Amino acid sequence: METDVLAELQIVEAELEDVQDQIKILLDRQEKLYERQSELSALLEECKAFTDHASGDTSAAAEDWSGTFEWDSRADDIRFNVFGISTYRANQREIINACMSGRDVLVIMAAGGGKSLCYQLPAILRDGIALIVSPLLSLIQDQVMGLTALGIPAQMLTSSTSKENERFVYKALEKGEGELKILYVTPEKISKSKRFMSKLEKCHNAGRLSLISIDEAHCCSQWGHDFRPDYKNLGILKTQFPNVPLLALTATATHKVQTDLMEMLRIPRCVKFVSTVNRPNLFYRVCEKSSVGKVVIDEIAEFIRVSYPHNESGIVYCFSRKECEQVAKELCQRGISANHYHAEMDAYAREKVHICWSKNKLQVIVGTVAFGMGINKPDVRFVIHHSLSKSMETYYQESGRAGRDGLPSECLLYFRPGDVPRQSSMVFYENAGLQNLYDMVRYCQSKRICRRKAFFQHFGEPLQDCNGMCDNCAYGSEPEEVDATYHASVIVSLLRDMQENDQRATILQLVDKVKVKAKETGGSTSMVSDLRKEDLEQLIVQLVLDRVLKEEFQHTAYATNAYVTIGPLWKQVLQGKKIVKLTICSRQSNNVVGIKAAKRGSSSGLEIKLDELRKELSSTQGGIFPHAVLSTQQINMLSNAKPTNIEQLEKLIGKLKTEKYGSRIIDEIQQFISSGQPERDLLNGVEARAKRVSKRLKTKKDVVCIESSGDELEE
Ligand SMILES: Nc1ncnc2c1ncn2[C@@H]1O[C@H](COP(=O)(O)OP(=O)(O)OP(=O)(O)O)[C@@H](O)[C@H]1O
Ligand SMILES: [Mg+2]
Repeated sequence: METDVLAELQIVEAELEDVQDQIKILLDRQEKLYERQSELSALLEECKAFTDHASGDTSAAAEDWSGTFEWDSRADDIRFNVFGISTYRANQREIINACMSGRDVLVIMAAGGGKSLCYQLPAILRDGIALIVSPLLSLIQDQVMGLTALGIPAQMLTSSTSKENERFVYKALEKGEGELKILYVTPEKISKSKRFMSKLEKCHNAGRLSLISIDEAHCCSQWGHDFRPDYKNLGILKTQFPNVPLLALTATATHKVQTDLMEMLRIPRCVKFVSTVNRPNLFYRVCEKSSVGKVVIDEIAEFIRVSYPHNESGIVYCFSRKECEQVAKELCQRGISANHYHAEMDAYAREKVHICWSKNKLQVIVGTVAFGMGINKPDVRFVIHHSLSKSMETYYQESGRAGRDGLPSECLLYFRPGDVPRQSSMVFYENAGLQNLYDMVRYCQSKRICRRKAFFQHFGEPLQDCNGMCDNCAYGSEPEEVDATYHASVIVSLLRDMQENDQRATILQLVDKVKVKAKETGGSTSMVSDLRKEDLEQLIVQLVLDRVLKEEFQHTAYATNAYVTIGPLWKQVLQGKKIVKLTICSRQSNNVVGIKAAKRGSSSGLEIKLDELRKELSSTQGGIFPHAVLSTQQINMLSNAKPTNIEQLEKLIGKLKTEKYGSRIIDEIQQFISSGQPERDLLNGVEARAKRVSKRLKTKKDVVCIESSGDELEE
């Protein structure tokens, strides 16, 4: 009798334990579903806001900002003859019109979309002085230098401003003396300098404050990715100067950040212009990062050498200061002109590297996240991530520094699952840090889903066509999928045993243990040895994303270590309730040049000549950057049109640049034509491209290159 009772009790207890486990799994699932529910609701709201805007429901479209305005012809004249810009980009004209009409405006426009023109042009058109708040000294210096080169009276008030210039600015503000149209300041000036604010008030009282612009406005919001405390106080500007139009501009702002900005800057009735986050000219690619020695450096060096042989600018982002120095050194040893940039260098050394790169005297900057917001170089052709970023937002920002001039550019990310714990041990204490990182990891691990789709989903925007501008859309081959359920169960049992013995393992240690177990148990577990080390790493990370495993962190005096342990869904794997599939891709695809980017082909002889000319002219024009003399787009245009007289040239690049550099440009083009190079150039171009393509087709049989070969030969 007693034994029967005992037996039943054991059964009941076992069943109860099972029920408890199931409840735990269900509660955990419920929590995740609640989280996802609120995420999706927020996303839906953002999508609605976006669609409303696109269908003309917001104030921006309800009032027609694209109609005709009295300043149209003056605006067109300045746009073309001063800025050398032949047509407006999306929303620019409308934003300018709203601002000229005296309205407050919120502008969300992708990096490189052309936000500066939206406040610089009205600043010139309106009477008086425009105040521009910008967060970084380097950004301000860059802009003032560029405007001065265009003959626009611009000044700045920062810690580096000389006493003489400061006096000039104060006189201009207070008494309207001297010529000043655009004044740049850092936010500290507004929050800390009473003297400045009182002069600004005098300027306003005399009716000379034409507009206020807050650039990089996301810095106002704690929800943005780069909050700056001094931006918090900028609300005072609208309070003090309620009738002066205020523009707030940023490249990225979720719905939450937008609402926050409108509140903080006190512009509740502003006209809002939200442009797409899509950067159609960027080709996104994730490359498998080898764990072997310096293979990744060899690959990066080879990529730069083959794809960008004419010193085209690029950035390589690294995880740490040490890695950044190491990678720069290794690239130099492989013949690439590169230098490092990180926060621990002194300001002078950093500026020197930045300027050298901006003047095209250095091809590649190898930087940490510290190489950030101040980058204004329009012709960055590639951004390579040596390891993954901590979130999708950070990656969008960093990769977005490529192709600001709108020309095809490439964004490569070298991903190795073994890099995940380096990031997770840094971000786990941040609000939603791990969740953001895991979204980034999902992006990296995905071998099927369009890379752009991930950005649209993240920023709550309706999907748009990728046009084959990411690896997953372009190469389109079905990646191999293997059933890794057995491997997953080996990993889970290993970890459970370790947990019972109070042991821990990092991802890399766990991979080794799985391999050892495979050897020890010989035939019965031989299946675990059929996955490469990299595949096992990938599997472990995938199990973390699927919550079969989880990361745990332990602090030491020097670092925080990340370990993997069993997660809420571990039993499902052991009980055979979860099928684990692993997508495997071959490392060979790493060397493929982005299809559309390859279409760009190499620079023509005339382009190279004009590039040299802009470098020479920039060095004799008070140190402005080459792209301020002629943009890469203008060089392409000139090389196609080959104008041979000043009138033709003026129609292409406007009055101001023609007056300044016209005769030298025409000389260069005429010399080029009379040297008989154009024909040679054409032949060489076609031949070289044909060779490149056939070489690629020969070496990479597994890669679809049909589209690129045809198009390249046609060019
Ligand atoms: N309508 C246009 N046509 C051609 N080029 C343009 C046009 N508008 C701006 N540009 C050029 O695009 C580049 C990027 O412009 P800008 O610096 O204003 O970008 P941004 O939107 O402020 O980007 P970021 O968020 O990175 O600061 C500049 O080289 C600028 O001259
Ligand atoms: Mg900008």
